[in-house]
Amino acid sequence: MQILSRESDATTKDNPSPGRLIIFTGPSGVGKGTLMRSLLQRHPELYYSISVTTRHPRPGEVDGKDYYFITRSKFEQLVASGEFLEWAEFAGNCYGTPREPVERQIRQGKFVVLEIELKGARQIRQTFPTAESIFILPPSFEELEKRIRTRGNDSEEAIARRLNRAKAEIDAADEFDTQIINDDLETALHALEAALFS
Ligand SMILES: Nc1ncnc2c1ncn2[C@@H]1O[C@H](COP(=O)(O)OP(=O)(O)OP(=O)(O)O)[C@@H](O)[C@H]1O
Ligand SMILES: Nc1nc2c(ncn2[C@@H]2O[C@H](COP(=O)(O)O)[C@@H](O)[C@H]2O)c(=O)[nH]1
Repeated sequence: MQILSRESDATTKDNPSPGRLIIFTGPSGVGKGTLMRSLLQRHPELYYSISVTTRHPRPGEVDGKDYYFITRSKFEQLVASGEFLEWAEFAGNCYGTPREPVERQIRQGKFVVLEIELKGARQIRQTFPTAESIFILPPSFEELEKRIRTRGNDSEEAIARRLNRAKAEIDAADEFDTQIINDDLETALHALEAALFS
């Protein structure tokens, strides 16, 4: 399947502009979701892929908007039936990108964004080498820990697991086409827009 390259043959008379696939990665707590919300407000034409997870909802999270929250056994069924474009286990929970809506949006010429962790990002880059990838870095590891703690939803155990993963994820930042440091939010947002639209 070659539906993701701007140079591909996906362009047809009915679909004059082939889609783009963007992978948006970075350690937990770096501010991916915060940046993504601002980006979507400014660019409503973007299609944000809603992931499936076995994690319990945080206060304020809405099923079908933030994630599709499901049980582990249901998740395993979806894996077995090939419903995910990629999936990974992260800090004790499973996360996956539903295949069908993403492929459909790209076929329709849309600009699709996946906000996913490193293992999933690597799977997507293998499957879709033309996907564009952006890695968000924290200004420092101390600031990353502060942000995870300030968010205030995770247990000490979950925080330790996420920080532990963060080290390996930050070490992989060079694998990505673009790296952006999320220090000042507005500056990072402009850098993100420049990477995507210029
Ligand atoms: N530039 C910034 N400066 C200060 N705080 C920030 C900045 N960006 C995000 N934050 C704060 O950091 C916390 C974590 O942000 P967010 O939940 O968006 O991270 P995330 O990368 O999406 O995390 P996860 O991958 O775990 O979902 C939030 O409390 C958010 O308000
Ligand atoms: N591989 C995938 N990773 C995903 C997906 N959806 C979200 N994520 C990433 O998981 C961690 C933890 O998220 P949290 O909401 O529990 O803090 C974070 O890095 C997300 O970007 C997915 O579909 N696949």
